[in-house]
Amino acid sequence: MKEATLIGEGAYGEVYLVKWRGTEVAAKTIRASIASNPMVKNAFMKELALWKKLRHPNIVQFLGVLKQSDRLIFLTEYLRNGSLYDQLRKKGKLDPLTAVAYALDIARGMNYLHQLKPHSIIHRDLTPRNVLQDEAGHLKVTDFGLSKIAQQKDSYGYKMTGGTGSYRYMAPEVYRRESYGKSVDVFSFALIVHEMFLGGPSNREEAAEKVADKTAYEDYRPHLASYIFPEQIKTLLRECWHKNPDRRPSFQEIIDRLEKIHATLQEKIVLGTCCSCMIL
Ligand SMILES: Nc1ncnc2c1ncn2[C@@H]1O[C@H](COP(=O)(O)OP(=O)(O)OP(=O)(O)O)[C@@H](O)[C@H]1O
Repeated sequence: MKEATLIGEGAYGEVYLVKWRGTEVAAKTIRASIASNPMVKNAFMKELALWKKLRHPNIVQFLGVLKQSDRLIFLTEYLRNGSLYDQLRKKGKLDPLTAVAYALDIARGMNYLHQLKPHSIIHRDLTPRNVLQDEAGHLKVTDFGLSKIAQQKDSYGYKMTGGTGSYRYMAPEVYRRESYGKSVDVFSFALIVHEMFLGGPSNREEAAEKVADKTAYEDYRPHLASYIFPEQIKTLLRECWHKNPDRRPSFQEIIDRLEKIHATLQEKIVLGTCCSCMIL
């Protein structure tokens, strides 16, 4: 840890780039104020034990825990290109083909989490900051600190315990503190895809909590301009952020539909007819 370079800071602590056994890895530190609470530390350790078992090309690889007196530090693979949040801030909106390819990466990672046996994992905090990019350009989902094992018998048998997640991406049922299931991640996913086509949140001037309030109580959703969003993407996003969680598609269904959209887009590019996203 001597040669640690600070690369970011989140709600739980700082993130450093370090060399571990000769390899560059990310070291996530959990603040002493959090890690010194035995109950919280225990909860973290349980989450990390869960993460340790996960292996998927679109999930950030967990590498291990370093225990140091009052601190809790864990290592994950290092993703040089940073987060989707950073990328959208730097580059602005993505072209439709890239946005759909990125959406597929996220959906595949999330589908893996949702289909895990014997218990699926609900991310609960899926945001552009928790999606990182590797050197090959693929996206990977990270940060399972807030995840819990879903009680699978009843997908709505899970009561939220606090204000988890980032407000802007929060499903209405989470904000209203109702029982919720896996489809809260599908809701967050739709807002991330919307941002990829737009280059950022449509309502960035408004406080995130206000947006969540309007979403939960006034059925507010971002505008889907036809000159930006292909028709099939508009339909998909409307289903994914549907107010009724039962009407939201699963990530498996999302993948199937995105693959078709991706193939159509590629075809149009080869034929030279892809001058705007209206072609779909
Ligand atoms: N494995 C990693 N490789 C490269 N950069 C990383 C890695 N993990 C995190 N980062 C960088 O560090 C920043 C902080 O990460 P962290 O997960 O602690 O917080 P966050 O996701 O931004 O916010 P929050 O804690 O509220 O979820 C990220 O935004 C990202 O830029």
